[in-house]
Parts: sequence; structure tokens; C-alpha cells
Amino acid sequence: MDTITLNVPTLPCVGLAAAAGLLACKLIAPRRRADETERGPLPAWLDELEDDESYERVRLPEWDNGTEWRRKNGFKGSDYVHDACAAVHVPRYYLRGVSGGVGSKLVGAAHFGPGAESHRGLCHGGTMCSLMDDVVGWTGFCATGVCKPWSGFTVQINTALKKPVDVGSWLRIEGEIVKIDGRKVSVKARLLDVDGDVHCEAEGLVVLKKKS
Ligand SMILES: CCCCCCCCCCCCCCCC(=O)SCCNC(=O)CCNC(=O)[C@H](O)C(C)(C)COP(=O)(O)OP(=O)(O)OC[C@H]1O[C@@H](n2cnc3c(N)ncnc32)[C@H](O)[C@@H]1OP(=O)(O)O
Repeated sequence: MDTITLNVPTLPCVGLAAAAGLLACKLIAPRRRADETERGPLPAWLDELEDDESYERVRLPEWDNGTEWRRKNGFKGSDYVHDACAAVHVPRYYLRGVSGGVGSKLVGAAHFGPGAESHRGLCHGGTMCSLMDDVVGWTGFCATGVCKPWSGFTVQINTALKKPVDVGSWLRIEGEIVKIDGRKVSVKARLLDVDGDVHCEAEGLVVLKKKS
């Protein structure tokens, strides 16, 4: 009869090795982009913005290489809207208005992923509000005509929800500076589909930092 020798200390070792392996995978392997493949291609009209000489793509290391940049700069997590895994995600913004001030405009595409769902196939209103917050803030950061990240604070976002958004939609998001009063930058923003239907609009206020 065969005898089975059970090497008792082996079991915790195997467990430990497995745990270490898992940890290594988490640390070494690239982060899984949860709904990246479900987002599909970027909307075609972004190409038109790319070709439009009055707009310039806003390129920031914290968007292009977010995880590493944030870790190096003392941030604690991932960007609520610009991270590829975000429930509602803005992959790019384009800025019109190199001279700055009133009329400066930021345009981008926003994707509503499965994580943005509220009632059956429709997105949570808070995802629209989050987008309005984002575009108001970033438009305010462009008040000088150049994008200066984190050069102020969004202090108000008054959002009107006008039309539900389907999960999986790509919509156009716009923010425009309508008034500047000292450090206070007033921004109007809206979210619209390819037919021009407005899904939400907002009026927001950004207070620029004292030295920006
Ligand atoms: C300047 C501090 C430096 C701190 C150094 C930090 C270094 C690190 C920076 C990182 C930068 C991060 C940028 C995050 C960008 C987001 O993500 S914003 C996140 C969400 N927003 C927030 O958390 C904002 C919370 N609010 C606050 O922290 C404070 O209200 C603020 C904005 C810092 C106040 O700034 P303040 O310089 O003390 O301005 P304050 O004198 O109170 O107001 C200036 C003017 O704005 C008006 N105002 C202010 N709040 C409102 C409001 N809610 N509604 C209407 N009007 C308003 C005031 O009435 C005033 O008007 P005037 O009297 O000039 O006509």
C-alpha cells in the first residue's frame, strides 16, 4: 500500500507563494482597463477637431501617463474622469482660444461606460454632473489661453439635466468662458449628441488661485 507523506509546512508555503504571485501580478502587470474594449473607437468628429486649426489638443502627462505621473506627484488614486477606467471618461480635450479670456472654449468627447448606469441602460444623472464639474474646472484652468492644471477651484456647478444618456454613448462636451471678474471665471457648459440634442447644460464658477 502506498503511503502518502504530507509535508505539513508545505501548505502554508504554497499559500504564501500564491499570494506573493498574485501581489506581483497586481504590481507588475499593466492595469486591466475594465471597459476599454467596450468603449469602441473614438467618435469621428474628434478627427475634425484635430484638423481644425482654431483648436489645439490639450496634452498633459497626467492624462497621457496618468498612473505613473500621479504616483510621482503625490496623488492618491486615479482621475475620476480622465482615467481610462473611469465610469464616465473624457479621453481628450481641445482648446480654442490661445489668447485666453472670454470666448475661450474647451471641447472634448465623453464616454459613458457600464459603470455609469443607473436605471436599466440609462446613466446616473451624477455622471452628467461630474462631467460638467470637469469641463467647468478645466475650462477655468485655461483662462489665460494656456492650460494651467489645478490653477483654481470649481466652486459652483449648476446643472440642468435635459435628456437621458444611454450607457455606451459617446457625447460631445463643451465649456466656454463667458465672464471673468478678477479671479472669478464664469463658464457655460453643455453635453450634446451628434444630432445636436442637448443632454445637460451647466453654469459654473471657477475661482483662480491667487497666483496662477
Ligand atoms: C486660494 C487657496 C490656495 C490653496 C492652496 C492649495 C494648493 C493646492 C492647489 C490645488 C488646486 C486644486 C484644484 C482643485 C480643482 C478641483 O478639483 S475643485 C474641487 C471641488 N472644489 C472645491 O473643493 C472648492 C472648495 N472651496 C474652497 O476650497 C474655497 O472656497 C476656495 C475656492 C479655496 C476659496 O478661495 P479663496 O481664494 O479664499 O477665495 P474667496 O476669497 O473665498 O473667494 C473669492 C471670490 O470667489 C467668490 N466665491 C467663492 N466661493 C464661491 C461660491 N461657492 N459661490 C460663489 N462665489 C464664490 C467669493 O465670493 C469671492 O468673490 P469676490 O468677493 O472676489 O467678488
